[in-house]
Amino acid sequence: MTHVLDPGTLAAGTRPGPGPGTPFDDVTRSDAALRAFLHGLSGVDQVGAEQRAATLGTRSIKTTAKAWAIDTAIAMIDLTTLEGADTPGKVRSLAAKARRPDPTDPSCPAVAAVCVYGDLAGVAREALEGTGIHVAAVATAFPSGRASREVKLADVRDAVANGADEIDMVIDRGAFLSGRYLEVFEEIVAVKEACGGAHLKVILETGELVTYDNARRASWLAMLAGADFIKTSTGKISPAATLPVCLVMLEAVRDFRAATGTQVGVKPAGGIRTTKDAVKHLVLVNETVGADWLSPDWFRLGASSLLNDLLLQRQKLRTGHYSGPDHVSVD
Ligand SMILES: O=C[C@H](O)COP(=O)(O)O
Repeated sequence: MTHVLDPGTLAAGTRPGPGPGTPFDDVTRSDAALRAFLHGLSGVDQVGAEQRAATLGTRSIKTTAKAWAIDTAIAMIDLTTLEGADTPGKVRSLAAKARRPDPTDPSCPAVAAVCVYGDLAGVAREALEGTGIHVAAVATAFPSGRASREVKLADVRDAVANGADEIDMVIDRGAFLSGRYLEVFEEIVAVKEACGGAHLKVILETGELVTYDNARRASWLAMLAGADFIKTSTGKISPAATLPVCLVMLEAVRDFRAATGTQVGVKPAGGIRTTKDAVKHLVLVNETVGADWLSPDWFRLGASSLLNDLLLQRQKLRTGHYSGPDHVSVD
């Protein structure tokens, strides 16, 4: 088993949260204070962010670094299926692929997690028992987030009871865009509590937040409320994960750690399909927040079809030629 993620490091309570007595205790006491804080964050230089992301995206890396990057990217994948037509059989076969992405090569790392709807978390849990691979479940009326608080919390509890050890929740974008920040904050706090020992990823759905300033504000809001990870997108809305938005979120986790001492992970998700996309994200992480985030504990790639391209490129590096599409299983 070459899985690089130590499940122990994700145990509940191992990361201190902002909590009472921190510099940000006061800003979440009232809607007005929270609004003043979020709107007081420095604005994102849109042109600068896009240029920097584009420049980093064209960096070439050496062959040895490429081999490392491919294995690192594989180990960071949340291997995802989020279709209405998902079945226990499909989840079992995804779990088999998660455990041994390349059955011909035992040195190939396993992925970080399998990500499914909550009703299939039990199937994934059973198929992954003893592997160290996490079970992530989307919840809170994914992908729209349109349901009562009660229904959303029941969704979370159900997924955790089914065996999810990571919950990917969506924020209420309607409330956020209407400026009802405290409502969004309180919902995340309630979901975090419903998670119990499960880790919480908060999906901002940046494609619906429209501006980079909003992406920065939503990142801070989620972190203040106790997010273990902030995640770009559901994968159901375009644009999903883009390099500039990932840059903005990486800057937010960097600044949050500097201010509070708490490290939060980042998960771009949606539309990441090629090895090139994955490597660009790793370069971005390295250049923005550094090696502290270059691990599956702190950076994930949410993707349904990226793994096959990584496996094809990995095979090419090892053997000097592509093995053809039948080397990898059809998703
Ligand atoms: O969270 C992960 C996304 O739903 C996957 O999106 P994708 O199918 O574009 O890779």
